[in-house]
Amino acid sequence: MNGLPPALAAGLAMLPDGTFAGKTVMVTGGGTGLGLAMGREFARLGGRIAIASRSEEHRAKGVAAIRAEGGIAEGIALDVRDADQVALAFDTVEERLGPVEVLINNAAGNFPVRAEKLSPNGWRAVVDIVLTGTFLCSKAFAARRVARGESGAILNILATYVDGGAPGHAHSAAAKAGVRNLTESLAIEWAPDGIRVNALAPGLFPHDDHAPAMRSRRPDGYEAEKTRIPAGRVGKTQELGWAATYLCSPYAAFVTGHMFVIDGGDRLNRSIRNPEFEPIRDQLPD
Ligand SMILES: CCCCCCC/C=C/C(=O)SCCNC(=O)CCNC(=O)[C@H](O)C(C)(C)COP(=O)(O)OP(=O)(O)OC[C@H]1O[C@@H](n2cnc3c(N)ncnc32)[C@H](O)[C@@H]1OP(=O)(O)O
Ligand SMILES: NC(=O)C1=CN([C@@H]2O[C@H](COP(=O)(O)OP(=O)(O)OC[C@H]3O[C@@H](n4cnc5c(N)ncnc54)[C@H](OP(=O)(O)O)[C@@H]3O)[C@@H](O)[C@H]2O)C=CC1
Repeated sequence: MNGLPPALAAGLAMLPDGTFAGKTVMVTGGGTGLGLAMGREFARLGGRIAIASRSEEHRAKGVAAIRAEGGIAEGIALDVRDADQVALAFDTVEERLGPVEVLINNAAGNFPVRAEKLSPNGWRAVVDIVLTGTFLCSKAFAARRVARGESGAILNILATYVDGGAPGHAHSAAAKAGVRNLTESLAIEWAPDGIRVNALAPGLFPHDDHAPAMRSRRPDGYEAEKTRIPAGRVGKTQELGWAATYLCSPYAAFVTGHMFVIDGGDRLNRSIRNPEFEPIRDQLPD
């Protein structure tokens, strides 16, 4: 598992070409990092990608990356915390690319902070982006799919710390755990409408777009992770694209309410063999 199989490393598709041909896929926060990696894979399989986020710069970067690979992409201004903006974004995507058939709730906010120092507004910012934003986008999506009498797929991007928590990231962990639960409620509620709702929980996937606050504080970057993670490495962003496209494809037609973990076995490595406990106050600056 230290390297990719040669066929995959060469860029060969897991799903048949054209799996998403004619389908519109909205990726919130799709201009950077993991959202962009997923959008690129959907585009490679024929999907029309709507990159919905706040920053014009991020959207333009993502659209350019997908178009450079021959894909179809449009940037749509959106703050997922605002229900009016969400409604407008879905209408605009529909005008430009057609009705959204796949929704990837990927947008997130996070920063490391000791919980006793986290301001109410800092808590609200993260919980509103992650939990409320996911709900608002999912609701707008499902209302439109149900009104059309058509099926669809939602994929919520979590983090493996939905189980066990995350010291220094209490806001994000609580919000992501809420999204996991929401995934299950909505999966049951919308299954009769043909709308599948699944979740993808990544482990550690470093990338160049990460905000400085989210980067490793260790001088050797992610080198130490290679011995901590059972698979001996961190994730490659393309791997999330493969998982996301499968979960939203017709090949997963009977899969709903599921959390798919992609972490090289990291979450299973919590045992009496763990390193000595180090309080978060000793890991983060004052
Ligand atoms: C290699 C991987 C590393 C490990 C990964 C672990 C799993 C990763 C999970 C992720 O979610 S990664 C995604 C991270 N990406 C982002 O966070 C991008 C988007 N983030 C933002 O836009 C901001 O960071 C934001 C704060 C979340 C939201 O921005 P907004 O403009 O709405 O809010 P602000 O007005 O700037 O701030 C609101 C509030 O929050 C306080 N705050 C902001 N940053 C910090 C900080 N670093 N430390 C403490 N507090 C912070 C800010 O001061 C405001 O509070 P008040 O001052 O008004 O009380
Ligand atoms: N990288 C990793 O190791 C891990 C990541 N994850 C999850 O993966 C997903 C992607 O993270 P990653 O790519 O690493 O981080 P990034 O910071 O690169 O991506 C976050 C994206 O969210 C968008 N965003 C933030 N706030 C809003 C908002 N209010 N409305 C609309 N868009 C918003 C940002 O765009 P803009 O600024 O343009 O609004 C940005 O493109 C997140 O859900 C994250 O929690 C989970 C576990 C590990």
